[in-house]
This record gives sequence, C-alpha cells and structure tokens, in this order.
Amino acid sequence: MTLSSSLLRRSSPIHRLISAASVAGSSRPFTTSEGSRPSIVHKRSIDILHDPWFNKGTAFSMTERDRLDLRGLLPPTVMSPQQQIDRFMVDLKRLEHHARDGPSDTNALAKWRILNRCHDRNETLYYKVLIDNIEEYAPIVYTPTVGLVCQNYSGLFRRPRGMYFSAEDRGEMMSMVYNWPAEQVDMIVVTDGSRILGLGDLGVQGIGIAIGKLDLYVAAAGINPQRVLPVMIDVGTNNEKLLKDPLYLGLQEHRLDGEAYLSVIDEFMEAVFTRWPHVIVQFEDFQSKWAFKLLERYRNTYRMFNDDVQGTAGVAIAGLLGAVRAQGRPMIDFPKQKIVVAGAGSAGLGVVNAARKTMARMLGNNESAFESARSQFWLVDAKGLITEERPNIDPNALPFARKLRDVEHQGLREGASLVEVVNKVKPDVLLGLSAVGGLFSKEVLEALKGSSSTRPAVFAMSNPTKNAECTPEEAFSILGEHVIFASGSPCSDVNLGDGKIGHCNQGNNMYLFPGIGLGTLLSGARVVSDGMLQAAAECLAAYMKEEEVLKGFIYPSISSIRDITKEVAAAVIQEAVAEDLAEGYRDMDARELQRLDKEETLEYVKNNMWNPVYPTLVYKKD
Ligand SMILES: NC(=O)c1ccc[n+]([C@@H]2O[C@H](COP(=O)([O-])OP(=O)(O)OC[C@H]3O[C@@H](n4cnc5c(N)ncnc54)[C@H](O)[C@@H]3O)[C@@H](O)[C@H]2O)c1
Ligand SMILES: O=C(O)C[C@H](O)C(=O)O
Ligand SMILES: [Mg+2]
Repeated sequence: MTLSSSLLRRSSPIHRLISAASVAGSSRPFTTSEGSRPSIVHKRSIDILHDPWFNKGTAFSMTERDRLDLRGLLPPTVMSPQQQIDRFMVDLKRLEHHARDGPSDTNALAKWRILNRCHDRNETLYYKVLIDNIEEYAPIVYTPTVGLVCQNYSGLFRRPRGMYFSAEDRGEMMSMVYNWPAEQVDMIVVTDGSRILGLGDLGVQGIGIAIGKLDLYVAAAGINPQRVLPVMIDVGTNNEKLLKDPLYLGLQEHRLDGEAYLSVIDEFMEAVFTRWPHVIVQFEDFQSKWAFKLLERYRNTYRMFNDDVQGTAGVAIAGLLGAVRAQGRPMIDFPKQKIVVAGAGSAGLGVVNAARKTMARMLGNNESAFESARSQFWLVDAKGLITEERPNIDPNALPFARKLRDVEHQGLREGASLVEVVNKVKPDVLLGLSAVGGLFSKEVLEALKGSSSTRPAVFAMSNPTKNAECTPEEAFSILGEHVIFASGSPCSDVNLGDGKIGHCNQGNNMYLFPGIGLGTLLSGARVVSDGMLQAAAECLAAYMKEEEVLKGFIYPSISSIRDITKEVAAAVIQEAVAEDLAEGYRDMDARELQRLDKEETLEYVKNNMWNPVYPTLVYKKD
C-alpha cells in the first residue's frame, strides 16, 4: 500500500481532515446544493450515520439512501434541513416550557435523554448503569417513561436505532435487511406501532417500545447488545393528529389493511429469517385485530411469540396463582377462583385463554375440565359484559361469552356494566387490561368489598401509569390492608399507618419475555410452544416463597430480574428438551442439552449471559 493510499484509508483521522477540508464551505453535508462539489466518503451504511461530519439524518434523500446502503436504517419520511431544525426546536421549546411549569414528567424525559446519549456513545457503560440500577432506570427506559418517549419520538429522534421497514419498501426487504451491520442477530422486537401501551396508534414513533423491550433483553437476559434489533414496520397510521403533523417521521397515509398489510409482514418475516435463520422475533404492541392472526400465521413456522398475548398471560397466571396462595390456600384451588377481566383485547383474551387452560390442567386435563373452567371468567369490554347475545362478537372472545341462562340466573344481562358485574359475581379477582385509566372507580372497588374471597386481588395492569385502572392508594383505602394489588407500571407502596405497608406489586410481562427469548435461543427450539410458555409462567409463580406471598408479595422485586430471567430461561430450555423441540445452540447440541440436570441447565444459562465488561481490543489491518 502506498503512503497516500494508507493515509486515505477510510478510518484514518488524516483522511477525515482531508475530506473535511475538501468540503469546507460549499459542500458541508447540511448545505449541499445542486452543483456544489460532492464530499468523498469512504464509508457506507450505519458508519455514515454515526459520523457527525457526514450524517444528514432524516434528510438523506431516497436515492442517497439506496446508494449508501441506508435504506431501512432511517424512518421512511425524508425531511428537509429546515424541517429538521423545526423538529429540534419543537423539542427544545417543549422542554423549556415544561421546565417553567414543572410537570413531573420533565425529569423522567430528561433522564431518558441522558441515558439515551450514553447508549449512543458507549453501550457497555450504558448497560452497566442500567443493570446495576435496574429498579431506578427500568421506569425510564421502559414503562412508564417509554410511553412518553414514543409520544414525543418525532421531537426526540436524533440518531437512528434499529430498522424501519415501510409499505414503500415492498419488494426491497430481502436486500435491505443486509444493510443492518451485525452479522448475527439473536433477538428482534418488532412493532407496527398500532397499539403502543395504552396510548393507541403512535405510528412510526412506536419504535421506542421495541428499543425499550430490547434494553430489558440485554439487562435482564444478558442478550449481547450487538445482536439485538429493534424493528418498526411502518404501514401508515390511523392517528389523525400524526397524519396532519408536518414534522411526523412516518408514512403519512392511513394504515394498510387486509392482504396488503399481511404481504408486508410476510415479506419482513421472510427477509429476516433468510438472513438470520436462528433469530427469535417478538411481536409487540400490535392492535389485537392483527395480534392473534399474525400469531396463528407464524407460530408453527417461525421462532416467534407475541409478548402482549403470551408473555402477559404467563405473568398474569403467576400472579393469579400467587393470589390464591396469599389467601392461605393451595395453588390447586385456582380453578375455584371467580375472575372478572375488564378488557377483551390482545392482553385480556391472552390471559383468559391461558388461565382457563391452567385451570383445566388442574382439574384433570380433559374436555369436561376445559368446559367447566370457562365458567370461572366474566369478560367485560367497552360495551359491558360479553354474553352470547353480543352482536358481531369477536371470535376470539366467543369461548368466554357468558351463557344467557347463567347471566339471567345471576341477575345480569348482555352489556351489564363493570360495577353490576362485580356486585353480582363477587369475584375473587378483578383484573384490568382495558387501557382505561381510573376504570376501577370508587363504585367498582366498593362493589369488590362484597368479594367472596378473604383477600380479593386487584390487578390494574394497563400501562403506562395514567392508564392504570386504579392506583394502589385507591385499592388499599377502599378494600383495606388485605387486598392483593398489582399494577402494570411501577408504583410505590402505600403507607397504611400503624407501621403497616400496602405492597404494590408490578405485574408486567417484563418478568417473562426476557427469559422466554433467552430460553428459546439457548435451547435452539424450532418454535415457541405453549408448553414452553407454561413452564415460564410456573417458574415465575414458584419463584415466590410462601412467607413472601402471605405478605402480599406475588411478584419478585425487579432488582432480581437477572436471576429470575435465568431461572425462567432454564425452565424454558428444559421444557423444549422434554418436548423434543430443542436443536441446541453453538457447542451445546441437542443430545448434550438432554443430559443437563436443572443445576447444570442454570449454569449453562448463566455462562451464556452477556455482562457489561470492556473487552480487550486488538487492532488488525484490513
Ligand atoms: N402489564 C402488562 O404486562 C401488560 C401487558 C400487555 C398489555 N398491557 C396493557 O393492557 C392494555 C390493553 O392492551 P390490549 O393489547 O389488550 O389492548 P386492546 O386495545 O386490544 O384491548 C383493550 C380492550 O379494553 C376494552 N375496553 C375499552 N374500554 C373499556 C371499558 N370502559 N371497560 C371495559 N373494557 C374496556 C376494549 O373493548 C378492548 O377489549 C394496554 O394498556 C396495555 O398497556 C399490560
Ligand atoms: O410494555 C409494557 O410495559 C407491557 C406490555 O407489553 C404493554 O403493552 O403494556
Ligand atoms: Mg406490549
């Protein structure tokens, strides 16, 4: 290599100076105009986005994105430099405004920004901070702050993270997936932004939830951060506010539907599994209309699961079993529990389906057990109690529609209100997955006083905090110290006076999805089976000791999430082996996996979890 060519090597600092000098003045990236001299760049793809000299961010034109292998690495809308400035200023002004008025979310967003900048600069440091302070920072990188981040994503967006596949990319996905710089990807979290937490359709801004979930994959499951990929599939949005917002980063058209929608998701799945055949894809925050259909479409072919349907169900079951134990009763009494569920979307239906199966197994695992288990559930949605009389009933809710004979006997009817249902049914458990903040009103909680349980349980599982069906203060003040309480987003314990504390559990799928993903990865299971999900739920339920449960602690502290995740992953591996689904991972082939006992499986999991430690770096010439 000649001296001059070595000087011009793309990573050399001298090269950067030369290139910068050659573009000084007229052709700096931000001011490129027709006819000005081009900048010579010796890099492509993500390296350009990470180089502050050449990065134009959302202002890269589509042709430049194609030429420079950037397609998919940025949100689909091309912005003008002025729009970029406008977007930045909106964000800046919003923070100034909030700082004057002082609403409580300002601090959380400011903390998110600081953490996010650290994430952009130094991943090892970022994850060390997150792991060592998970209780403090999970509420920032995950629910509830991640909801606020998604709502403000157009303003907060600086450096891209993850990939964007849009309706405009049809026919291109198989090649654009190669624009992602990592050779290996273990875990993808994908959303179409159609139902982000309880905040509705946030379009392309929903990428924030995929990023937040993967942060937990790294922090809790020890998935290598270089092998995670957040994905946003932008098929438009039906959020009218975003459709009119000139600074919105996503496609400004209504959502694709029907076959057109399915073909985009199909193309995406085919592309990622072609490049990374062993990847695991977690579907996140898809509106329930598609959540169930996509799960059925892919679950027997690809390594995938839906976190809102399946992860939530497992966490709810663990909590429901905890609530039985908290009453001083054995878990096997679970099939006697009367459970009212408010919300019949992807999460609510996921929970009742899985809880019914769990009850049926305890009752003998036959047809009649399955049939009798269904009568333990009352489903209430926006139109009230769901019965067989419901016109155009959602087929997914049909198995739980109450029989007319039963409801009449109970003094209820089609569409009865939640308070009526609670009054008449006197449930042991009231579980909310409705996304309606305050749904468990004073009247509803007063009605629960009539519960036939000695320790009624309230699960206000909707996220983020403002969408929770009630607060722990409301539950404890109305129902007294014996109520078992869980919310989806973190809440503080309640001081009940006289030295007594009302414990607020966090009932969130974060206790399971990292372990489900890690266990699937390390087992090399071909698919994620119902049995593997059930094993994960049972493992979480068993994690809690008797004395903790009796004190109202039905979920572990998030500070032990790495340990819980290790246990869950080991349980998932053992089940995959038992079901003959495990094909092994790296040096651990299927036969060796079969030989591992529980302790050895735990050790195997532990040894495969990434830790945030700086590796030794060695320089090598190209
Ligand atoms: N804690 C967790 O781990 C967890 C997991 C998944 C989802 N969630 C939360 O659950 C909520 C719902 O998620 P989803 O995917 O099922 O949403 P979804 O939109 O699919 O379903 C919402 C359901 O609530 C019903 N509903 C609306 N208003 C109601 C009312 N007044 N009374 C009773 N029901 C009402 C709707 O009819 C619908 O059936 C979201 O807030 C989400 O954040 C929490
Ligand atoms: O994201 C969460 O905190 C839980 C759940 O997946 C949700 O959609 O609310
Ligand atoms: Mg979710």
